[in-house]
Amino acid sequence: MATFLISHSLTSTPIRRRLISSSSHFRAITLCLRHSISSRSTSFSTSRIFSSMTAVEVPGSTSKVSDRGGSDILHFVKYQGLGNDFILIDNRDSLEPKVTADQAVNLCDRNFGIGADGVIFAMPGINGTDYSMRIFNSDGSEPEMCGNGIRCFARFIAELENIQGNKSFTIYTGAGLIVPEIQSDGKVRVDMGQPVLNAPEIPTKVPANKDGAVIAAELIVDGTAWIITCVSMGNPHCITFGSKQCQTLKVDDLNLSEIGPKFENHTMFPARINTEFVQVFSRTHMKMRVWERGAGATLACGTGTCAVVVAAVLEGHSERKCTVDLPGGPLEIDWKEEDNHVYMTGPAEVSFHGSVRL
Ligand SMILES: N[C@H](CCC[C@H](N)C(=O)O)C(=O)O
Repeated sequence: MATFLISHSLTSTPIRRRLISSSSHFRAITLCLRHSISSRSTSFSTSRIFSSMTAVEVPGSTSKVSDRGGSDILHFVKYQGLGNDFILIDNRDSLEPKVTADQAVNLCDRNFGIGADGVIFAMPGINGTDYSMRIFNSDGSEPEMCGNGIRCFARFIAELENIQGNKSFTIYTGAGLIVPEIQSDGKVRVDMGQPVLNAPEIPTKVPANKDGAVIAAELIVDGTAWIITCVSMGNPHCITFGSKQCQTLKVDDLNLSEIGPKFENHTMFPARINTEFVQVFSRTHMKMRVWERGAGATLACGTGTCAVVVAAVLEGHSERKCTVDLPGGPLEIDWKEEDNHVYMTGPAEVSFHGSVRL
């Protein structure tokens, strides 16, 4: 039985945030679709999910959760994929997020809010897809895509639509079409699309050193000459296996909170960057720690793990099919030669259901 979280009253104190990817693309679609949505009598109820819960009075709480889903009460489901955790919102009735970026920052706060690495919105399909997904990082920035998040998204949709067993969905994201498939063991296999290597499209200002890409190039960060490869999975990643002085990283020795922000905010990454630090055990087994753009050190990063295998193959460290150990657990990655798509397989689980007063 899920724990029922009673409303917090979140103040929307102004919080600096940086939009990473212009959401004007979504906004433009919103404008053209808003008319068709308003002219349809769509009614999506989340009460199906929450009907099994009972509202509980918390001593001293000023608000009682309305079981009628009052307008200022936000229902959500907390999911996690290898400990990379998200607040999922049923937004299937609109392409406008029910929560602003600043509210997302408050909701993600682990002391004063629900606590999460991001907020994910399940929205109507675009260009014929089943659904679309938007996400705010815990700092309020909006990335193009989230690998662990899309696995959680798929399980969330299955819950909302009462779907059992194997099922795949077409999802429109800032990284293009992504296809997650729920498998019989409950894990989710995701076609993450093709990696992008062209330096300006990462984006990075590091000079391309191989066929327009940045592969095993040098980048000075905090006085150290790191050897890096840059890969986009729709969102930007910088992968390193070590430095000029030390080619074999021991990732557990890293002071991530010190070095992570220096990569994230490096001038060579105009949209900031997700950074993956990798230790190679064999040609099919690696270990990784990540400092995420807009979220900091997380227990796992799905897009980052896909980027790691691409970089490892390009630098000659690994095969195309690998297991990557993250602090939150392992992900299986397969960068298929035949279609150049990267496939990721891993878990996604419900933590709890809840409601919060915005
Ligand atoms: N912080 C990332 C988005 C979330 C990616 C990560 N959580 C994943 O599972 O892919 C970014 O700003 O690009």
